[in-house]
Amino acid sequence: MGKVVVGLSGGVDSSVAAATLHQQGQDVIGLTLWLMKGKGQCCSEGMVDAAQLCEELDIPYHVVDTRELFEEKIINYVVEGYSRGVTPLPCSQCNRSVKFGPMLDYARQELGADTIATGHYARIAYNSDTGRYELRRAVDRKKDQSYFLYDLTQAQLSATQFPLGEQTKVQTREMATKLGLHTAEKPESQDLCLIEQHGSMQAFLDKYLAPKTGDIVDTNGNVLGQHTGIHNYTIGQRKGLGIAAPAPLYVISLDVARNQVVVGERDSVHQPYCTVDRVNWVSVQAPDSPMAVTVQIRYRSPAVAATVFPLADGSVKLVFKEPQFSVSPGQAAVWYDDDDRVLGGGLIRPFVPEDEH
Ligand SMILES: Nc1ncnc2c1ncn2[C@@H]1O[C@H](COP(=O)(O)OP(=O)(O)OP(=O)(O)O)[C@@H](O)[C@H]1O
Repeated sequence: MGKVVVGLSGGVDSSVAAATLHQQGQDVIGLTLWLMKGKGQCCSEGMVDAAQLCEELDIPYHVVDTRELFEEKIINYVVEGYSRGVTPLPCSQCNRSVKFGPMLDYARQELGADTIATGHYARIAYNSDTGRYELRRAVDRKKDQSYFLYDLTQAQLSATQFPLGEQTKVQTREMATKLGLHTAEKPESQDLCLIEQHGSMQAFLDKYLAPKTGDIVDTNGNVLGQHTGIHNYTIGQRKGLGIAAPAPLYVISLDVARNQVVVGERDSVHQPYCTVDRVNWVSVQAPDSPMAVTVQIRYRSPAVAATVFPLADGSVKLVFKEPQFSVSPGQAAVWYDDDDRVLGGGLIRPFVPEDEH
């Protein structure tokens, strides 16, 4: 068997992924991408845990300094997105451009390995009829991370293993305990790594964006209050607006040009459709006719019925069977068939009048 490089965050999932492949007799090398300065998962604490794991398994361990790449591809992207009034989802981009791509390059060029593995909960299968690598949800639906992986290329999928895709998180912890791995009891990371690292998204953004107060208005332009900077708000947000009104008010849109947060009642936060760009078709080729799918527009929201209409420029229009609450520009929309196979995904485009296709 050839060499496999396992991406280690220092958490229990990647520990068990490495241990499983090692037990199977694969020639495993541990590798951590050093993404951010400071303590925490994937930073100094994560590296110490990952190094200790490699000692426990008696396998080689490498650290690759990718802080500059992370800053360029993720930090700048997130900050720029929030300053434009969108709520960027950095994880899919991070997986494609910061984790899987560079890890595979390093594995091949520096370590003589052809494949990589991670502790993601998802499954990859080769379809010999279509010649494509298909991405599927994990057996453990509660832990399924396929939503964050839709942007992986065929080349990346063809060289990746997800050893945890067929098992539950409970089984992973049991395995870690049975194998005596010191990471067995490590708590679950709950949030985006940027939030975990800085305490909150606001604390992270405060480092990069100056406060720029402005008006909170209703859809008729009446001023209802003041905001602290549009980057501190997200579509569908209800709490923290500081406005007393007879009915609860939600953020409907963020108007960068006027520096206004626009609010309205819950009904006005429902969208019948959205346009999605930077589309990556995963398990199938881009179709040329509409396709019935189920789609997830946030990591934790359930998949809902929709139709994907391919557009000439490669983007798609997604028409929901029922209007959806809180469709946030910048977040990923990921569509599936039979709620299992990832067909494709992309980023929800800000709502502008030209979207009226
Ligand atoms: N800094 C990193 N360097 C290398 N691989 C990483 C890094 N961070 C995450 N990964 C890989 O990506 C997988 C998913 O990462 P995620 O941040 O979602 O962690 P997780 O699901 O909490 O897993 P874990 O328990 O391993 O931390 C990890 O299991 C690991 O294989």
